[in-house]
Amino acid sequence: MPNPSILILPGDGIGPEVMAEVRKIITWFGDKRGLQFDVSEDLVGGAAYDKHGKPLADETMAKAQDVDAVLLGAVGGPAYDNLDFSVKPERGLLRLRKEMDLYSNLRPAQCFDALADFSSLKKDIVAGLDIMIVRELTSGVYFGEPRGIFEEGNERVGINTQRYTESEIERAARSAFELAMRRNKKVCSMEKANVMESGILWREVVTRVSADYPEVELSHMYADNGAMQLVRAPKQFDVILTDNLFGDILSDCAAMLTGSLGMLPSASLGAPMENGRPKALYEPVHGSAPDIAGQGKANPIACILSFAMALRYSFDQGAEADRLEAAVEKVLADGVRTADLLASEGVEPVSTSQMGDAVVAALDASL
Ligand SMILES: NC(=O)c1ccc[n+]([C@@H]2O[C@H](COP(=O)([O-])OP(=O)(O)OC[C@H]3O[C@@H](n4cnc5c(N)ncnc54)[C@H](O)[C@@H]3O)[C@@H](O)[C@H]2O)c1
Ligand SMILES: CC(C)[C@H](C(=O)O)[C@@H](O)C(=O)O
Ligand SMILES: [Mg+2]
Repeated sequence: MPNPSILILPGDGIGPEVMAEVRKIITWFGDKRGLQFDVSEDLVGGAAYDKHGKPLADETMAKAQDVDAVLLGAVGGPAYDNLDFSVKPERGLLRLRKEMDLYSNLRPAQCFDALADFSSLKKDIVAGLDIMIVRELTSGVYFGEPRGIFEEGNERVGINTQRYTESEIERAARSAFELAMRRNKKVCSMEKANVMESGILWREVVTRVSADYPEVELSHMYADNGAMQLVRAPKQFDVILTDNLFGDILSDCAAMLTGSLGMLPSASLGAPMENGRPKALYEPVHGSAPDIAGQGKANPIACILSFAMALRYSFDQGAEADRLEAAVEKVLADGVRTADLLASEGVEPVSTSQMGDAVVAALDASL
């Protein structure tokens, strides 16, 4: 059997910085746990634009289709903000998601005990928090047609279209219900059925799918109320199922419940490949963080925990994923903090690379 293959796309800004720490973790699992991966690396986003004039070369797209898992850092940055929309770094990432058909984006928000004091919310509201946002990732207003900026009379009009087919809603919903069956058996579906036809259809289809999961308690919420409830009482939720745009916003919101955007991992999953593994891309929820890029300040934990998700969902290594998550938990419990996790002045933060080293040391201690 060949080793499982991983394509690493570090991207821009802090992407390469946090990915360097994941490389250490991959090496550790090879050396100490005998988990060997065939790892290759390529360009995405602004880095790809600089070399190829587009944010994702066709050869890179083909490689991504061919590997067992893609690990991505982050894309984008001010140097690329004024580029034509068709070649913006973010389009490279959207192309990967669309062409790999990664319709189910899992964004878990877990509050580690050591950070419960640090969350933007009171400790009792977030302590023990463990929710899973399932964001539909290949459709909705991100991809609907028509889209563009057009002339209309004597002015221009910018158009994006929210569009969902029943089958697109159904497959995202099934993935949320399947996850809920392995968790606390609750799904809350969020849309705006009060003002959008796509929301009405969303609610209908999710309700229909729920009949196949009688053990799972389904509730519906308007997404604006959902945002409020997420901040008011997040522990009422187990799995939140939502569309592409609402999921983008709600997951950044959930990040702050856990302490920092630098903590939130994600897995984007598609249909099973011939070898039974799902098409998969793993990436932190955060972006390229231009304000701290190049300074060794970025928190690599979101990217490291994304690799833990890869161990669990792509490589069938649930126990090793648990080991990695426990190592992160230990490091935080020991008080190791990157700058984004520091509540008080006068405490010295560790660098990105020191945080990665601390996780490797905790992995060593787990043996
Ligand atoms: N998946 C992705 O690649 C992705 C996601 C979001 C944004 N972006 C892109 O990134 C660029 C910057 O966007 P933005 O500033 O709105 O969002 P961002 O997520 O890059 O940063 C928002 C804030 O969070 C902080 N932050 C983010 N990640 C951190 C980490 N790991 N450690 C410590 N602090 C962290 C940043 O310093 C910044 O203050 C844009 O071009 C945007 O399109 C890319
Ligand atoms: C960079 C951008 C395309 C992306 C999105 O909007 O989906 C990001 O914000 C995310 O959360 O992954
Ligand atoms: Mg986002």
